[in-house]
This record gives sequence, structure tokens and C-alpha cells, in this order.
Amino acid sequence: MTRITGISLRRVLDSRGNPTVEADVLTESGGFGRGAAPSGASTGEYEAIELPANESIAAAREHAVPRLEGVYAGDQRAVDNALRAADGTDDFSAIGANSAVAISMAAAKAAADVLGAPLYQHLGGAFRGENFPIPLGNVVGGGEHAKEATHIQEFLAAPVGAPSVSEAVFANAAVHAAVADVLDERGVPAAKGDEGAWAPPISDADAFEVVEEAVDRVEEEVGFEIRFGLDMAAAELYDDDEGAYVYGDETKSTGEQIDYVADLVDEYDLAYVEDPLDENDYEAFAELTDRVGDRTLICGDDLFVTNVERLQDGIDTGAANSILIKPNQIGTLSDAFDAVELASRNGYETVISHRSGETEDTTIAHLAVATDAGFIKTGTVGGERTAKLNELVRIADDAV
Ligand SMILES: C=C(OP(=O)(O)O)C(=O)O
Ligand SMILES: [Mg+2]
Repeated sequence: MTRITGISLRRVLDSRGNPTVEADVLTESGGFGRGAAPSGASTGEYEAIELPANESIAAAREHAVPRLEGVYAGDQRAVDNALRAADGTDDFSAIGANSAVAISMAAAKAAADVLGAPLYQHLGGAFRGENFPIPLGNVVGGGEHAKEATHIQEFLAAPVGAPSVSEAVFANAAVHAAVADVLDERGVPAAKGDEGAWAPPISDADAFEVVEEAVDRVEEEVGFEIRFGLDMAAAELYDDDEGAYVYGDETKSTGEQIDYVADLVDEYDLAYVEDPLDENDYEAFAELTDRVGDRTLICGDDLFVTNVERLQDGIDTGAANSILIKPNQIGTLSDAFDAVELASRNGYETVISHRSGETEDTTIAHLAVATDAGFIKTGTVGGERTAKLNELVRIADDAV
């Protein structure tokens, strides 16, 4: 029933207005699935390769589509193995991770369609957990996502005490609105960055104050615990030649960066810190995790790039206690699942994530529920972000 009979690939717009790959998968019994690739701006050095959309589409049409016809979409590993075989490299540099992930997600949706199950149920199976992920909501940001804003890439609301997904999602939106109020009261104008977070021209130190104030206001209003966290995207701050982290005119050695982050964790009771150190520095990650890993999540994004080999290195060295999962970093849903499984087996928390360039695709909301992930990071406002957040609300409401 789920045998693939056709795959169409096309260029569509992503949220930055750049071309990205969309895939449609059809099965012999009329099943249909559509997936679209997201795209990063602060990409990790070890990610699978995204090709220009038209090149990726041409290569996938030539090498992947003929191999996939006849494969069962319901057998996700067979689909993803066929994608890997068609590509022939270990980083999807031949057909592009953008076509690969779009097809991988579209096949999963086509199979779910045939089976008459919601995607999270198809991916997670009958015995998936009953938990829902806590959404981490980007409310202030800069770095590679906005010019003339904070050096730290993302300040993320974390509604850890929310009684439901819906209340968590609305709490993050309220923090986003409260940040606008606090900035307004301080006379700070703010545009928005790539993910819809406010991108004010203020120092990182001021941003901590603004976000703390906004979180406190909303916490009081909703009556449950809201903390916040960061994505420091420190590989973008790290200068190899200087051997230091560069914050405008200031620099910090690796030791100073570890002290800085450890102090921030304690001063602001941070729930989460993603990529606090350079993507090549497992040792520094391990030192920081040793210091604060008992009271916060130290998450590897650029460090692990959803790659089981890099995650295993992290497990072996004690680097981080959590992993960001971005399917397009590795190219297929099977690879993303393998990373989740290895993480879970070793006590690492999993955070399913969007990219800064997104589409209306909602696969990651289903993936987060299917894998019983503790968190999902998919923005706060903006159509390409609310597409996932609203899908999460629908899943919780059993209305997909
Ligand atoms: C979502 C992120 O940004 P990008 O997609 O630009 O890598 C991130 O770094 O976690
Ligand atoms: Mg990141």
C-alpha cells in the first residue's frame, strides 16, 4: 500500500525569501505526503551539505527519484537508506541534505496518510510516551540572525511549569509581547530577527535584564514557573586566530567564557544553555557541564549536528547533557531518530529544533511528540513558527 509511485520536487520560498526544496511523495494506494527543507544561518561546520535548491533538485531527480520508486514509504529506514545510497557520500553533498530531508519527511507523511494515522503516531508507534515537549521560545536575539543586536544569538523563554502545551505556547507569546513593552518603556526601538524574536540594539547585559523583567511579569500573570535560557551559538563568536570569544570590542579566553556562562547560569537561574562554547572544544564543554550540568541543560547544536558519531564523542568525554535535533543537519528522519535514541540511552535530554530559515512544514512538531522529546525549539511568533506551535496544540488536542 505504501509503495512509492512518484516523487515531485520543486523550489518554494522559505521564511527569509530564499529558495528551498519541497518534495511530494505519492504511493500506489493514493497516499500523499509533502515535506519542505528548512535552512540554517549559523550552521555548524560538520552539518550535512545544503546545495543551492535548483542544483539539489536536479541531482535528486537524477539519482534519488529513480531509486525510490517502488520503495515502501512505510519503511522509513528503506527510504532513508535509498537516499543515502543514491547520494553515495557521507554528508549528502551529491544530492544535497535539503532534497534528502524534504523527501524523507514527505515519505513519512505519505505513509501516515496511507495508514490513516497522524504523523506522530506513525513515527512514534503505539508505545511512545505520553509527555509533550516544553516549547523554548526565542524572544530576543541577534548574532547571525539579526545585525546590530545582541552578540548572544537567542534568549529563549522556557515555561517549565506550564500545565499544558497550549498554556506553554501562549506563555511564550506573552513573554514576547512583554519584551516589547519593556523595550518600549526603556525607549529602545526593536526590529525582529530571522526567527521573529526582538532584535534590539542593546548590550547582552541589558538583554538579560529585559528578558528577566518580561519573564517575571508573565510568570506573575499566568501563575506557573517560567525560566529562560540561551543559544549562545558560540562557534560564531569564537575566533580561531585569536583563540578567543569575541563580543564586539571585548574578548574572552576559553576559561573566561566558561566562568562567564557558569555565572550567568547561577545569576539568572538559566534552564538551558545551547552551544556555550566552540563546536570543536569538547573539553571546554565537558568542564562547563561538570560545573553546572546538575542545574541546567548544556545543549550541543553545532557541537553534535544531530550526528551519532559526534554525539558519541560527547558522551565519551562528558561534553553537554543535551542535544539539539535538526533533521536537516544530518539529512534523514532515520538519522535524526538514531541520534535521539543514542541520546536517550545515555541520559541526554533531547530538544527538537527548527532552523532560522523555515517553511510551513510541521514535521518537527510530530517528531518531538513521537520521540518523547523534553523540549522543542521552534520560535514564538511568525507564521512559519506558529505553524509548528499550533500543530503541537492540535496534537495535544488529538485534532490532527
Ligand atoms: C536555529 C538555529 O539557528 P540556525 O538555523 O541559523 O542554525 C540554531 O542555531 O539553533
Ligand atoms: Mg543553535
